[in-house]
Amino acid sequence: MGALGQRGNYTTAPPSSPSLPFHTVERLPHTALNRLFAAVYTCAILALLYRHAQTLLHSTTLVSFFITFSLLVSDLVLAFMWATSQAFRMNPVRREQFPENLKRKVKEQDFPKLDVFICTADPYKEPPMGVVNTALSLMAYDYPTDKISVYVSDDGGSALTLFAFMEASKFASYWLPFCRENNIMDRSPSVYFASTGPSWSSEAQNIKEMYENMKVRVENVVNRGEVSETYITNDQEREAFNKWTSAFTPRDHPTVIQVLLDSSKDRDITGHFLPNLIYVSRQKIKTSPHHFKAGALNVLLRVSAVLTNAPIILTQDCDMYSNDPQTLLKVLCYVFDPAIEPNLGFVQFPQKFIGINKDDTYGCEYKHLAVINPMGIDGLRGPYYCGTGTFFRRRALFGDPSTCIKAEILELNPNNTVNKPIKSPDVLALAHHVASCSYENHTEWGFKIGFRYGTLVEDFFTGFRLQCDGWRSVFCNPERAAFLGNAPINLADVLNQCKRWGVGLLEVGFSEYSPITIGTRSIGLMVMGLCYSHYSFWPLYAIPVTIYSFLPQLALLNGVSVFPKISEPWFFLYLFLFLGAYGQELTEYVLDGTSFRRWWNAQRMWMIRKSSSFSFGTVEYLLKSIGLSAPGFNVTSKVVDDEQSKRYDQGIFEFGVPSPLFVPLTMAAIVNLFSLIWVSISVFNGNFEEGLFLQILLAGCIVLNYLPIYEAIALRSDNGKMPTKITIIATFLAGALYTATFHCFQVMKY
Ligand SMILES: O=c1ccn([C@@H]2O[C@H](COP(=O)(O)OP(=O)(O)O[C@H]3O[C@H](CO)[C@@H](O)[C@H](O)[C@H]3O)[C@@H](O)[C@H]2O)c(=O)[nH]1
Ligand SMILES: [Mn+2]
Repeated sequence: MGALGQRGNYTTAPPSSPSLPFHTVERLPHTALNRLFAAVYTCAILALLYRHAQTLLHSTTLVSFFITFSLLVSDLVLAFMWATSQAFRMNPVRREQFPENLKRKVKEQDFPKLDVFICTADPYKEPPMGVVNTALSLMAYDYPTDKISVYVSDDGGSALTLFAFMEASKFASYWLPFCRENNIMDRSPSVYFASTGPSWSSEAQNIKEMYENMKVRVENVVNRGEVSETYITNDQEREAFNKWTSAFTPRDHPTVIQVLLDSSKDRDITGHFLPNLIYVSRQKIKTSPHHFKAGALNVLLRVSAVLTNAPIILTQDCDMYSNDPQTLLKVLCYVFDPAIEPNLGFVQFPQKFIGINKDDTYGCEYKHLAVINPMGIDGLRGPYYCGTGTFFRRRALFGDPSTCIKAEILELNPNNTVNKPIKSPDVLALAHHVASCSYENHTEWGFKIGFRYGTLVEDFFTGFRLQCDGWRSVFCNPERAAFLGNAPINLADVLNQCKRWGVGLLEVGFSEYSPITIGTRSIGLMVMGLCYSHYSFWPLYAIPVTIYSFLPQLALLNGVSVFPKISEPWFFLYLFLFLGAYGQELTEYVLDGTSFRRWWNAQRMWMIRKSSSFSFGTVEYLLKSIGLSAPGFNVTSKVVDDEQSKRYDQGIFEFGVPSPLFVPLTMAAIVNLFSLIWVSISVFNGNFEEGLFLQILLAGCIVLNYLPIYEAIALRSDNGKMPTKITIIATFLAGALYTATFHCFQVMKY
């Protein structure tokens, strides 16, 4: 093993060229501090657990036993989550790439081909113009165009999306040379035309007009819901749209594959070849499972194998456009490094978002999930797969580095060379065949080959399985974001997305490939398995967060103390544990150059997600396990509503829809507020009990976090306020909870 095989505090080049490295890696400076802090904090956690055990043994009543037991369970979950999260902090690294050195050493004709996979699933939640912009930005990479093929998977089976791409294929012949000749950085036309000032050349002005016209046509078609005759310009197009018969529905339809651009024939206006552009909508039959995005990706994996079979694959969500045309060259810095190449499975870029407001109201930046923790795990065997912004070696999806699993037919194998034109009838016939519903029956697809099935987080699971197979990955986080995408801008969307992740992660955590068993064994590295365990059991945070949101406050309302008194030494232990965990996260945010407010919002959303999305996610997972429900992949909307977007920009929380996900939050808000009011009254009357201090502090913190909820219940009249229905249900449930616990607490007043 070469440079990346050893782990040390070094900055090094690939062994091939010590003076002109393709890439470097260095350990982050605060690693030693992390380790020291982890040691101290571990002692504190052990002390806490010891105290719980003591209290449990000496509890005199059933109710006090129950309280201690609940707190013990909560703290055990928190301790587990804390311990596993430390794995990310043991050896974080930062990498840098030098494409200029690569270009000096490797000839352009030796660059590998690239197949880009873009997934879309619903033309109304994912507007076709957005998908088109993503595709154009990737087609316009700084790379030999005849080496790029862009595949669009349309799980929405929509003629509207196909129409948008027919338009895009025409626009591309103007846009690509324009970007190349003017060295444009923003290669998503919508971003470029929105950002630059009025000083455009007449050429730019012309192209802008073309773009606007295309946009009008596509949006007209989408608004009407059909492609009218006037928009169809030739027989070929008509023939394509004829596939949308009256029996054609998104859940039940034949395969549609349209080669919109052929890199061996189609040229742009300057005479350069254009990249391949292929529209694929796989066959769907109502009775046959389609495995959501993983299923879509596997179809693309096969269709692309038949058509182009590039050794490098980029998987991309439809909203994640390219923000840097040099990205692929940065990937090649690893692909062409002999020291890392044999086991390199994928290169992951972080998910970054545009349109997040100043203080990131919904904590959608996911700093730990998207950047800090991937850097942490990169110092072990590489980051987890995030679903988008990922360059795979095709070979990695076919078994471990030493043995390549053979696919059923020769044409699908990663080492097969395609030597027929992509439009030849037998190639297209085979492509249709491998895109059919029944193709995967009795094969290894989704289990040993390709993207893995069995969970709603196919990305996390697939990356994990590849790493178990012995592949390593690399985290690439350049200064200028490689890709940018949309983040949801209303609370219901944020919580629903997170609920889906919750279900999916538990599906991994409790599967036969659970990272806690298989992972730690087959990855060989204990620490790596801990990282994966952390996220697989992430939704279990719902347990402690729910208990801490209700139990101490209900006890407070009954005058019962559950935490140590100020005068006890244990008091300081609690303070240390609390401030330590918060302080460490805050420090990580600050070191990363993030404002205090952003951190505050992130921690608030942490609490909200855990008590709402993860509780619902856990329940849905349980219902699914006993066969009572079948949670699906509910696609996150990428449509921006003007009124909502205005409130979002002002940082106002958006409730609006009566989502059940708001109920636990509203209940917690009510219980905490009442306990705080109740205790304030008694303190005002001169009855301060020091044993209740920590409970008051906790309730105070939660009330402070939930201020937007009170506001949404009582002070707002806009469409984003808390629906009255939710307030009534939550008040009723909170009242019932209080009454039930009141009777229990009466038994144990001491
Ligand atoms: O049946 C489906 C459902 C979804 N998608 C596509 O999957 C992508 C991600 O869907 P989105 O609704 O945006 O989900 P997010 O929760 O935002 O996605 C994150 O989480 C997913 C599940 O872990 C990953 O697949 C994504 O890459 C990751 O960005 C989109 O391009 C969809 O079009 C499909 O192709 N088919
Ligand atoms: Mn998304």
